[in-house]
Amino acid sequence: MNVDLSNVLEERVDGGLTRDKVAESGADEVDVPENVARLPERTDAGEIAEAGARLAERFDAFVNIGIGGSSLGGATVVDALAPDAPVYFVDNVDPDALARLLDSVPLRDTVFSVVSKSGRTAETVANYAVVRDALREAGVEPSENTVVTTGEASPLRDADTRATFTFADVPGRYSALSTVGLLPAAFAGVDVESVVRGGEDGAVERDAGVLDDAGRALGATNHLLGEGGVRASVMMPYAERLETFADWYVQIWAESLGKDGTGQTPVRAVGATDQHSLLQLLVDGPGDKLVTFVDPGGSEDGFVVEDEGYLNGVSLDELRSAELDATRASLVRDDVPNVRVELDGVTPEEVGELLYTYEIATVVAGRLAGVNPFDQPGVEWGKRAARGALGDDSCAEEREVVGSVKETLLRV
Ligand SMILES: O=P(O)(O)OC[C@H]1O[C@](O)(CO)[C@@H](O)[C@@H]1O
Repeated sequence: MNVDLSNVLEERVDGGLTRDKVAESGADEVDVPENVARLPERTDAGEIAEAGARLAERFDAFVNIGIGGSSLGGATVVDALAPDAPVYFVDNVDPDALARLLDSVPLRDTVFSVVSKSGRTAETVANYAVVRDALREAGVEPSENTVVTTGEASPLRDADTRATFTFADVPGRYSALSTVGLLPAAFAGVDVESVVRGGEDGAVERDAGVLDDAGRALGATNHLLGEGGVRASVMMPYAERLETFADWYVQIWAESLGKDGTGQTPVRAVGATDQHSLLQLLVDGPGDKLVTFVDPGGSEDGFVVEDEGYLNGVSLDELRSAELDATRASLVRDDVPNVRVELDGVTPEEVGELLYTYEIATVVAGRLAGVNPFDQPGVEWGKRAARGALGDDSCAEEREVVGSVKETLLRV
């Protein structure tokens, strides 16, 4: 994996950066806590691979029940490396969607993996309860078809399961390169040891300069451009296998950096599709965005177009590359800074390094902005308000506010 920062430089875009500014940004002094920095090293990928293989021997399908960081990392690795595997992610409260999924999987031969660091997240607890009932109705003892990954102090540790794994000691959104993100992929037969190795490849020596460390250089670049007026960060992979990575990026960027009135709005997009929706705004809108393209590199599928015109003899891969290059050029033309992350194919190592690099970039951007990239205090009130609205008197105060806002002042 390489990161091309050329199009954020002042040589390319008005208001761009200089190499010195990035190098002297202080990103090399940012202390990334060991639990995050060394997670790939500390993850026993062999053990996860075995656990996944054992489950795959017994079960025909795998359903991950978890939300946010307890889902997005796993979904990113599976969608990138085994998109056709019978692995599903229940990461919302949507009765219709859950009903359709439970109707579509062979319940008796499906393992349900409940993932929650706290063990108290309403959506996950509720979905798990519904699944337990569905298993019982199908004459299946739920504990036989359930595995749990949860924190040391979580009530889910007491759940009756066929296996309980410990949630890595990192915030959920930084847990992709641990059991949380890798068990679904291991079930799907992904080489999770290579994914973790990719993460290790992303870890550079502590005393490396900013421009020798992709994670730190990206963190510094985003922060400095933010100081220069960039208000939104668009993540636009040019491969559908990487679309879920863009969703993962939205959580880590928003939940880590959206604090104290600061933070860039992360926007997920996919190329070339969103050239036909978002691009107009990117080139002709307020000019307050940074765009990151993830170039998957060549693909094996040698589709070649037969056509009258200029497309004749062009492969789909060539068309995709030409479109990516053209879109980069059109952004430079309008002084929109953009980054290209170049993968050497969508491989386990490259996916591992991509995830790790953006974890480091997030920590560095947060520290340079003076915010804590590891907590998410802003989401707690809403959780209490929902509990209050559902009758929990310990959240009566919040319930009041919900009630006052529910009153309609203007309906059209
Ligand atoms: O793993 P848990 O504790 O169920 O939390 C799920 C998600 O909810 C959040 O706490 C936000 O509400 C995220 O940070 C986390 O990834």
